[in-house]
Amino acid sequence: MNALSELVKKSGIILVLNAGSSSIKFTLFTAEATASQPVLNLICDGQMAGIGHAIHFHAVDGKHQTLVDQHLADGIDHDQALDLLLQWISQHFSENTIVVAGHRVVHGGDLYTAPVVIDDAVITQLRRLIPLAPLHQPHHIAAMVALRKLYPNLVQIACFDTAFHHTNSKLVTNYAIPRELTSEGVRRYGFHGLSYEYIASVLPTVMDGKIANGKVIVAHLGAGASMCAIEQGKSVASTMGFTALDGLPMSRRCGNIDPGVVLYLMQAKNMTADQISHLLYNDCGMLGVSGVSDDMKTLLASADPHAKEAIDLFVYRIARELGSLVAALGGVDALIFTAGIGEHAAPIRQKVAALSAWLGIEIDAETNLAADGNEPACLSSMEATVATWVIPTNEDLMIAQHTLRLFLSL
Ligand SMILES: Nc1ncnc2c1ncn2[C@@H]1O[C@H](COP(=O)(O)OP(=O)(O)O)[C@@H](O)[C@H]1O
Ligand SMILES: CC(=O)OP(=O)(O)O
Ligand SMILES: [Mg+2]
Repeated sequence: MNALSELVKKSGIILVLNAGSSSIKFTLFTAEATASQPVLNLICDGQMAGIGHAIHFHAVDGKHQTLVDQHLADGIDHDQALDLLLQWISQHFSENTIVVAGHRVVHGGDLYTAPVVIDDAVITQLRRLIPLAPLHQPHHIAAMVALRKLYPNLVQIACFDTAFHHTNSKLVTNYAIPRELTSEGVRRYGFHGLSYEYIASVLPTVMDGKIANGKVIVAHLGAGASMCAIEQGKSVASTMGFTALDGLPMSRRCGNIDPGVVLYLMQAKNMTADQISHLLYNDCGMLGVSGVSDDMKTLLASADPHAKEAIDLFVYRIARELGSLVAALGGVDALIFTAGIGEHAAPIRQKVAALSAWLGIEIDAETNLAADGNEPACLSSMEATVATWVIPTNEDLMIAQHTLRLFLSL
C-alpha cells in the first residue's frame, strides 16, 4: 500500500502549525485520494491566542461551525498551550491519527529554499537564525521540540517564508556592504513567501491568464506587512530584507529605517542591542506612532489624531513601495491586496489606490466597500489600466500542500 492510501485509510491528519509570538495558529487537514492528485480537506481551523496573558482557544470545523471557544486560565506558556492543544486534538479527533506535521518557519536563511524534514541538524540550523527572526523563530522551534517529545516518530516538515524569494536576483538581494558580509549571508531574503506563493498559485484561476502571468504586485497587509513583485508566478523583489523588520511600517515593527537611527540609539541613548531590538520589533509601527493601538481595525475606528497619523504613514509607505516595485518589474498589470488589513480594511485599499492613481490604478468605491475579503473580488473601475483585486490568502493550505508532497515522496 502506498503512503497516500495508507494515510487515507487511517483518516490521517496533516497538522499545520504557525507558532507566533503570542499565538499558535493551527489547521487540520485530511487527504482524499483522487485519480489525478490528492485533495486536502480542511477539518479544523483554530488558534490559541493571547499566550502569556489570558489564552483564548478558538476553533471551527470545515463548515465554520464552532468546535471550541474557551478562555483558559492565566499564565499558561507556549509549551503548555501546545500540550493542551494536542490533547484537545487527540480527544476531539479520536478517530484520526496525526501522520505528519507541517510548520511555518519564517527564516530559512541561505540554507533552505524548499521544505525540509525536521531533524536535529535542521533544528540546530534554525536556532542559528533566531537573532534574525526573534518574534517568530523561537516559537517555531519550541513547537517542533514539544511535538517531538510527545510524538517521537512523527514526521515534521518545515516550510519557509523565505523560500519563495529564492528566485530574486543577486542585484535584488545584495546590500552595498563589503563582499565578505554578503557571502556570510547578510543580504535581503524577503518573507511572507507562503502567502505570496499561494496568491501566485490562484492568480490564473481568478483572473485573465495574461494578467495573472504578467507583472503583479501583492500587498500582504497583516500584523506583519510586506509587498512582493511577482512576474510569471515568481518572486522578483519584495520589501522585506535581512529580517522581517524592513519595508512597510507594521503593527509594532518600524519598517524601513535609516541605520543611523540605530547608531544614535546606541551612542546617544546608551541603549543595548536587546533594548533596541525590543524597541524596533515591539514598540514602533502603528502602536508607536498612534500611541493608541497596534490593531488597524481599532485605529480606523479611533478619533485620535495620532491614530490618523499612523494610518496615513502606513498608506503613504505602501504607495512609495508600490512605486519602487513597479520600477523593479518595469511596469505593473495587477495589484492584489491580501491578509487581515488587505482583505478587510476597505478604507486602506481606497487610500492606497488614491495615492497610486498616477499608475493607472483606480478602484470602484462601492465595489471596494462591498468586498468582504472572504473571496477574490476585482475592485478596479472601468477607467483603470491596472487590475486591482482583493484575494484572501491561505498560508496554511500552502503548508499542507508542501507537507503532503514531501511526506509522500519520503
Ligand atoms: N475588518 C477589519 N477592518 C480593519 N482591519 C482589520 C479588519 N479585520 C482585520 N483587520 C486587521 O488585520 C490585522 C491582522 O492581520 P492578520 O493577517 O490576521 O495578522 P497576522 O499577521 O497576525 O496573521 C490587524 O491589524 C487587524 O486589525
Ligand atoms: C514574516 C512576518 O512578518 O510574519 P507575520 O506577519 O506572521 O508577523
Ligand atoms: Mg500573518
